[in-house]
Amino acid sequence: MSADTVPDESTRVPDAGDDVLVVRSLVRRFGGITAVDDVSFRIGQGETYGLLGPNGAGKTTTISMVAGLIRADSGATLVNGREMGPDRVDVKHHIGLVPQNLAIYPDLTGRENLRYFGRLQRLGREALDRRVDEVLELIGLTDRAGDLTKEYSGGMKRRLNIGIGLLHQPRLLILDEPTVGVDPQSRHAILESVEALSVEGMAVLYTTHYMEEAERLCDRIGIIDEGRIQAEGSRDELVRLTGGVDHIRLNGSGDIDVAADALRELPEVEQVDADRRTLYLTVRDAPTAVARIVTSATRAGLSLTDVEITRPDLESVFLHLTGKALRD
Ligand SMILES: Nc1ncnc2c1ncn2[C@@H]1O[C@H](COP(=O)(O)OP(=O)(O)OP(=O)(O)O)[C@@H](O)[C@H]1O
Repeated sequence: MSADTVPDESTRVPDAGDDVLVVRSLVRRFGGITAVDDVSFRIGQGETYGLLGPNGAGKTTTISMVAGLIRADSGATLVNGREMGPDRVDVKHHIGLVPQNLAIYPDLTGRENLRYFGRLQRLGREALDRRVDEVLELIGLTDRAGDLTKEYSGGMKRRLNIGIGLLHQPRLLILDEPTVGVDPQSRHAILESVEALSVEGMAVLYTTHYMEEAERLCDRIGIIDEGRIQAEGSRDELVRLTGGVDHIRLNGSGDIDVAADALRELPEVEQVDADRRTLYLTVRDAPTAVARIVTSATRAGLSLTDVEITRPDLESVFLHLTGKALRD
């Protein structure tokens, strides 16, 4: 372990707790625009935290402060209990930042790129060889490590970029929209690499405007819009903010009105609307309720042709909180 990776207890902020990252009331203005407006959150060891919001919401500005690239107008960032700032080289050592822009050399192989950046991190020769192998495994590029990176696909280059951020074994890895502009297959490979990190015990801060990625990767999600965290929680906690009701649509033939009356008797059914061949149900916990609903409708003489369940997602949460769609 090199000298600057030894935790220096004397510089720990006393009430920092055990979290790898504590962000307290960060504010950053650019001229008349408040890009980040009182943003606070915490990330524990092994936890993946997502900042989910549309373009211009303040995600990049937030992580630029967290990573010590720019100064906050007010508020504080603690990494491993120590205060981050642009001149805190010792604190920066504990984070790995994967920016949106690629920083790799096209005429070097994947392995050579990692070795080059590892030497910049002052990893000793043996430690470097070992870590480069580990990182190649983590990002799924072991088989292509000897190929020039100019021959890599866009997704492979992104994964190598993630690998560079991992070389010095940071406690916190920050990824800024790592899947923007890559094809679906590469996206899948990038998401798998990120999933592997929390297994390694790393804390991850992940920004995205794709709700599917936040749902899949993140233990907790902060929904950010116009510089403010509008709500925070696990996917399920956030979805409950919308009222937590699901919808079931039943199509079939028979006496729709009789079936509708029978379904209104079920405790899990909150509302039933009917038209000629379709019943629209508002229910609690549709996956559990659906079997009883189908049985009840069939007993009431409905011959079903189609059953569809719709559950609220983070897109509906964003709409509920801001009155806007998440996507442009
Ligand atoms: N250097 C800057 N100078 C002036 N305004 C800025 C600067 N950086 C960001 N902003 C503004 O601050 C707001 C937040 O931008 P930010 O880049 O943090 O959002 P974002 O959520 O990361 O979106 P994107 O994905 O588009 O980068 C935007 O209104 C943006 O125009």
